[in-house]
Amino acid sequence: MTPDTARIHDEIVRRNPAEPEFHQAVAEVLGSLEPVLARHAHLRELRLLERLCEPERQVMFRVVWTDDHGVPRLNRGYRVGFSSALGPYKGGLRFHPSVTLGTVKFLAFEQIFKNALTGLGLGAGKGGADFDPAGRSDGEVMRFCQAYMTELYRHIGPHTDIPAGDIGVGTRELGYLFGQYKRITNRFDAGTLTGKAHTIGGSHVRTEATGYGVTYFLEAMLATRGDTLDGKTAVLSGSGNVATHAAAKLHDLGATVLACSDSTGTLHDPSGLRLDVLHEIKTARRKLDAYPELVPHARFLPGTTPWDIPCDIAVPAATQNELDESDAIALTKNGLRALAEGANMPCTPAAIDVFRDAGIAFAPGKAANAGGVATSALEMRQNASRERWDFPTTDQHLATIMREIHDTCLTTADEHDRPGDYTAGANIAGFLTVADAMTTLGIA
Ligand SMILES: NC(=O)c1ccc[n+]([C@@H]2O[C@H](COP(=O)([O-])OP(=O)(O)OC[C@H]3O[C@@H](n4cnc5c(N)ncnc54)[C@H](O)[C@@H]3O)[C@@H](O)[C@H]2O)c1
Repeated sequence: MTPDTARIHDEIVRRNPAEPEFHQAVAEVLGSLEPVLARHAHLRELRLLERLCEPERQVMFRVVWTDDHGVPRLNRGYRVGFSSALGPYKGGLRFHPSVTLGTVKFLAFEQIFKNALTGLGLGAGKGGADFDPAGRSDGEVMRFCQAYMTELYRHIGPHTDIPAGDIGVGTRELGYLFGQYKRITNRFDAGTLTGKAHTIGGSHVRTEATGYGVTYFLEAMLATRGDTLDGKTAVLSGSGNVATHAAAKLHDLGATVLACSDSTGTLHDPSGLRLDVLHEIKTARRKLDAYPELVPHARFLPGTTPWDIPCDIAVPAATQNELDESDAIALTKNGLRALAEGANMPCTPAAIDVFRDAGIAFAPGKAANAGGVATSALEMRQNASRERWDFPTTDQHLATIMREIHDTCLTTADEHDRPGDYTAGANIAGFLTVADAMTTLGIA
């Protein structure tokens, strides 16, 4: 960072204490904007950076619901609208016990650049709650979602703020959330929430979109090096929405997926994960350690991560800061060629330095996992026009968008003397788009 951007960062740390993930996300962006600020001095005069790093709005609220024994339970809900310069706030909801205001702010901040890169007119937001859906009955999840929406509904709408899913929030939760929204507002405003089930206005491919999109991005990265996914080995972390759909598309494109994980350990199948078995286990809401009961040559390794398994391709798709410097060194030594972040900010800054120094193709989450929000925009488009696109048409749109994001990152990095640096390309391209809109909208 330059002394100027370091001063801005210090001030953000002072004004937002105890939010290390937010500080980390801001530092990464500020660190790559140096070539832009040198060229566009007027952006500093307009205090664009300071304005961009302050959320437009932050809502925190009490969520009270009753468990299956009639006992009242208490959680804290959040929704942060970070930037509406390009369109209504857009970003998912995370239900996980680790969620704090700082988590939501870092995710919403990342979303600014991601959403700008899609070129689909989306502002940025994120939300969630410290609710843990693990081990909760269907009825408990439904009552929690209804209680959460009973407050959230007044802050959202198809032209204001459009939530979607994230960790712990999938089609089931979005159905309960939308049901309550519809009940309270007396309106079937399908475009208020995306990632819905198909029967209530959801788009084909939205469920698969983030994982498929990461894989399309990897395909484009390898193509610039005259390579393909065919015959490659891959490891992923997580075994949720992003990980399982990335695994499926990697498999379709000829790669062998050797491992995935959850918060308790890693599942390693040296002959390639059986995706049908994985699907069966996940559908039954069982843990990954059930897999070796059905595929005896596979092993579940409690308390480990997948990063010491030799592979060509890695896709961290679980959570933030899950892959550190020592993991990056292990992957690099074992022959890694490319890594695309499926999760948001899964690699620590020191890990990213290792990949950069080793010349490994590295795609940041704000570019590589943008397929989810891009397909959400396609869902909004279908909801507004009351059209229904079929699966192949929607998938084709997604593949095109991911290739365009890839090319934008690469071209922008080149133009700013950072050839091959997808992180710099993503941050600079996203920033310039939002800065232009903020300038056009006037000072506010
Ligand atoms: N769902 C989307 O469309 C979308 C879009 C963009 C980015 N993301 C990001 O992708 C990541 C995964 O989201 P998802 O939608 O697949 O969630 P999910 O709830 O479907 O799955 C999360 C997975 O991560 C695992 N996990 C959680 N904490 C872990 C830990 N500490 N160590 C190891 N594994 C852990 C869980 O066991 C689960 O398998 C998140 O960072 C999310 O922000 C999701």
